[in-house]
Amino acid sequence: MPSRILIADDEPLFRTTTAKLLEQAGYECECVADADAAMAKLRAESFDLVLSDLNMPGNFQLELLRDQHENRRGVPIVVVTGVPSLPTAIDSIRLGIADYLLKPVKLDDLLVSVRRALAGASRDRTAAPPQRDRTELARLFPRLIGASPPMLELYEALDRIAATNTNVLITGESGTGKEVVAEALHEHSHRSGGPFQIIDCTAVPESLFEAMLFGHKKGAFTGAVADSEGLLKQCDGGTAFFDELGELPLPLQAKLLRAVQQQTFTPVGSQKTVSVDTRFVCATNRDLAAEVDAGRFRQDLYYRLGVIHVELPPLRERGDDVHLLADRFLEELKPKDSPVRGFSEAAAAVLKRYRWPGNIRELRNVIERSVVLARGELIEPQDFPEDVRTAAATDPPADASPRAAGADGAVTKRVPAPEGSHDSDGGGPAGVRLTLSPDLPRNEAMRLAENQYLVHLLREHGGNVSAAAQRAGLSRQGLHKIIKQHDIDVAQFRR
Ligand SMILES: Nc1ncnc2c1ncn2[C@@H]1O[C@H](COP(=O)(O)OP(=O)(O)OP(=O)(O)O)[C@@H](O)[C@H]1O
Repeated sequence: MPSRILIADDEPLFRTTTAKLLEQAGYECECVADADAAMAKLRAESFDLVLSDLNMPGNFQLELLRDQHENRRGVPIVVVTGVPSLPTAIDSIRLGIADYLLKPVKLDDLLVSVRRALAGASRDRTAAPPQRDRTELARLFPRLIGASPPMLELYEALDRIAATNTNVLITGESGTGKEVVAEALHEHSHRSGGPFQIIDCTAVPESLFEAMLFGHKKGAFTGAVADSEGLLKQCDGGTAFFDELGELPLPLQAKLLRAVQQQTFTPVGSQKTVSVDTRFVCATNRDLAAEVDAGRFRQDLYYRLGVIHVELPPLRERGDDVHLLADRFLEELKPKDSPVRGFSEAAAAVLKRYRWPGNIRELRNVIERSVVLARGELIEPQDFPEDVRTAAATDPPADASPRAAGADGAVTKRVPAPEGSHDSDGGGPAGVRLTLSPDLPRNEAMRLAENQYLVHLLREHGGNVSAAAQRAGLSRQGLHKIIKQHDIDVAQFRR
């Protein structure tokens, strides 16, 4: 029996040509033009796979994907989109998306993706593997330390992404481990036998970037004394990791776009096109969506490189991971003859309480220094830098962070505006004033305060999340996450 594929897309030409190609490959296809028709078909008939557009009538809030996830587990969805407004990798796992493809889709890519999704689904049906436990998940990525809920979700996402060829954008605050995660992804993928090439977009002067990336012919410019194949060719069969992608100047973005789209490029001074087979993994601390809005980053390149978006959690949202990491760094950094064997209880409490603005890199530096200063077998608080001790004593504890409340994916309910709260100046976020009863549990009071803050922030910016995020000093994705935790409907603030 041929596998049955439901194609849901509002572009008639895409529907007919894709159905024809898949039928030639031996599949049976049905086509519909919107999400409602797709849901009706899925209720009435049986399908093995759904190939779905993202932006089509009835699916602007991913309704088809949510319905599919809630009611018909087991039928994989491959998303094909021309204008991505993609969920993050972790959201997509929650929604059961097997793969993303960007239009125009190459036939080979489509067939590989469809076959893989069908094979994965039939494996799931026949073997019904038990849910992986924490240890099993953590064991998949031995170089990544962490067992907190956001990290376990990350491992699960990386495991699935590694099986695809899709480009990946990794974001997160400085020092959260973007480079380490990119390398772990490479090592876990079928490309692990090939090279992992780091290309730091800030390290190469603009004038040399093209030649460094694409190579050059001898004599192409002053100083080109021999042919060079360039960094991209050196990633053939492997992964190209572009670090600090947000810093890449616009003219270079245009050149990179062609290489990403076509996997071909022309070395400087050459007439010949060179092909390369590489996966592009990029990292940035910047909010690239906001950079696109500001005209500093090309939208087409953003879509191509950010097909899957992985956002790394800051250390302060990773619970006890701080202790796992501290123990590992201590082992790694202490001299062989050092008597130090651990942290005192007071020191462990400081590590947990401090909010780590520089994330894992800062933690590593602090441990490195404290090993040198420690006088006994245990590291004590006085071995930490003074600013760490002071901040840990005065900041709210990291675990009470409002952002941490939903970090394990727990569903949070809408928090109503607190009774008796008032906003005396009626102004923006800076003027939010609340009266919260001290009878409230502290966590609840903090959530209510945050809820009010978000309402004022979004009202002031007319529901524009990018502008609101900028004002709040957060990334757009970060603010979206918090808004989602509070179940706030942004549309109500749009003017
Ligand atoms: N999960 C992890 N397990 C162990 N070590 C980690 C982990 N994540 C990060 N590190 C360590 O933390 C430091 C910072 O990591 P990395 O350079 O990957 O961060 P980054 O997010 O790329 O930083 P930046 O944005 O500044 O480039 C490195 O020393 C790295 O080895």
